[in-house]
Amino acid sequence: MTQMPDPTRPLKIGTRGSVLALAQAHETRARLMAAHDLPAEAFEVVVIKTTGDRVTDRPLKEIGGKGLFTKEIEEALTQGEIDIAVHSMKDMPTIQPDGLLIDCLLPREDVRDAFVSPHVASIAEIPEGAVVGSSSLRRRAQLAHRRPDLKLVEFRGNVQTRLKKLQDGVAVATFLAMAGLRRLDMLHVARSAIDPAEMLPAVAQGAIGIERRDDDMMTAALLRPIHDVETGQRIAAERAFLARLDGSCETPIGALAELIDGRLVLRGQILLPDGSIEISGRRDGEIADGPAMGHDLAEELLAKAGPGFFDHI
Ligand SMILES: NCc1[nH]cc(CCC(=O)O)c1CC(=O)O
Repeated sequence: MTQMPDPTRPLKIGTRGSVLALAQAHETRARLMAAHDLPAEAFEVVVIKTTGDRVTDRPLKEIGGKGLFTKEIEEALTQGEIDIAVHSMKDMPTIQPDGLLIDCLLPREDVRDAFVSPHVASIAEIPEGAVVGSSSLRRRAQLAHRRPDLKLVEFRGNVQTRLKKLQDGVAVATFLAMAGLRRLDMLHVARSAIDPAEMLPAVAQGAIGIERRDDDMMTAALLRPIHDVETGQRIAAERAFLARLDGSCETPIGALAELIDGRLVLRGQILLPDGSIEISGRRDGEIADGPAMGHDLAEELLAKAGPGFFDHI
C-alpha cells in the first residue's frame, strides 16, 4: 500500500511560471490524482522564478552557467519549500545536486521538432538566402549543415513572441518542439513535424521528469505509479551519451533512443555551431545496456571528431 501524503499538508509541486511549465506541472498533478484517487486540494503548485526567466534580453549562452532554468527550483527542493519539481528533461543538466534525484519520467510525448512558418511548408522550400530564427544552437547548426545558404538569427521569447516575429517578417521560419506545442494545445502552429533523420531531436526532448529529495521515501512511493519505464530506459541512454560529451548549451548535440522489437536503438550527433562539420553514429543493443551504449557512442563520435573539434566552439 502506498503511504499517502499528510492530508493537512498538500504536496508542493515546484515549477517555473511559463505557460508550458505550468501545463507540465498540471499534467503531473492530474496523473498523481488519478493514480492515487486524490483530490486537487492534496496538491499545491508553487511557481518559482529562475535566472533564465528573469533575464530575457540576452542569448542564453551569454548569461552562461548550467541549470539556468533549474537552480532556484532545486534550492527550494533541497530546503523543503517544495516536495517535487517538474522539469522538461531536455533542459536538465546530466548531474543533479547532492541529495536530489530524478527517478520518475512521465510517458514521453512526440520527440520531433516542428517546422513553423506562415510562408513555406518545409525546410526544402525555404527560399535561398532567407532568414530563419531559432534560440537553439542545435537547430541552427543542423539547419546550417543542410542549408548553408540561409541566414540564422537568435530568436528568444515564448511561442507568441516568436510567432509575432514571423508575422512581422523578422524571419521566414522557426522551429519548436512538437511536445511543447501539443501541451500548449497549439499544434496548429506546426506546418510539419520534422523526421528525426532530418533533424535529430535534443537529448530527452518531449520528456517530463520529476525531481525529489533522495531520502524522501514517502514522495518516492507516491511517484512510483506514474513513472513510465520505457521513457526511463530511453532517457537513460540519451543522457549517458550527453554526459560523456559533457554537453552544455555551448555544444550542438542531438540524440534519440527508441525501443524497436525489444531492442534499444540509439542515434547520436554532434556538430560545429556553424554546421560546417557534422558527426553522427548509431548503436543497437539490449535495453539494459542503454547507458553503456550512450557512453560508447559518445566515445566513437569524439574519436571521429579528433582532439581539435571542441576548440572551434
Ligand atoms: N528549451 C526550451 C524547451 N524546453 C522544453 C521544450 C519543449 C518541450 C519538450 O521538449 O519536452 C522547450 C521549447 C522548445 O524547444 O520548443
